[in-house]
Amino acid sequence: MIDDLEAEPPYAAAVFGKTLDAARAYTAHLAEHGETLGLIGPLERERLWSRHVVNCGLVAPLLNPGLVGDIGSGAGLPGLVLALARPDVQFVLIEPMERRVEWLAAETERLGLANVRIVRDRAEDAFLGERLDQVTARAVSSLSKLIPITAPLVRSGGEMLFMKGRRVQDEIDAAAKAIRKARLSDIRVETLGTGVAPEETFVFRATVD
Ligand SMILES: C[S@@+](CC[C@H](N)C(=O)[O-])C[C@H]1O[C@@H](n2cnc3c(N)ncnc32)[C@H](O)[C@@H]1O
Repeated sequence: MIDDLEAEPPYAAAVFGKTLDAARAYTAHLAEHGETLGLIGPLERERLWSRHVVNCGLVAPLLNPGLVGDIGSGAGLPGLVLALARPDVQFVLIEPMERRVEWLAAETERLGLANVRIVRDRAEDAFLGERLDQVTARAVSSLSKLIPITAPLVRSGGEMLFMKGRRVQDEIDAAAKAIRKARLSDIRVETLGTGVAPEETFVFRATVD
């Protein structure tokens, strides 16, 4: 029992459904070890459910069965959370830092996730052997940097789903050149969690040509 871990919010059950127990196991373990391993800051336990686990879980319904790559998974946000919420989807977590890769591998095993593969590399250097159907990322870099390094990993007709803050439209405007160069279409912002969670989650969504 971790004293400063945020209590599980009632809406977590609606977001995770049958996979709530797995989300609980992941959250408890991250609360226990995340700070020591340098995965989360000391204040994050107080908002671990609402700010991290649930808002990543809100992205799960946007995924299609197929191969999803999560860039810069870090503690497993959103990659591991999505993998536990969507056992019908295959995931490859792409993360360059050794310590984080070790955590991701150990957690994948501990949670018994058969749908996760981990690649230790930077997105721009990663060799996956197949193209992604969808790519996700959260708190990795601005859209103008993220789009060019991830577009080559995604198949034609595949999708980018990048979790962003409230100022997502400013980022989209600043990334106009990268968006043109990567030939993205159907660009939109999904607002998730309205009426469910107290804080909305924003996702930049685009199709790769
Ligand atoms: C601020 S952390 C965010 C981690 C996690 N996505 C989250 O939301 O908590 C950024 C992560 O991106 C990884 N990263 C940075 N540049 C990257 C790149 N070019 N390709 C893949 N991962 C990268 C870092 O190693 C780090 O784990």
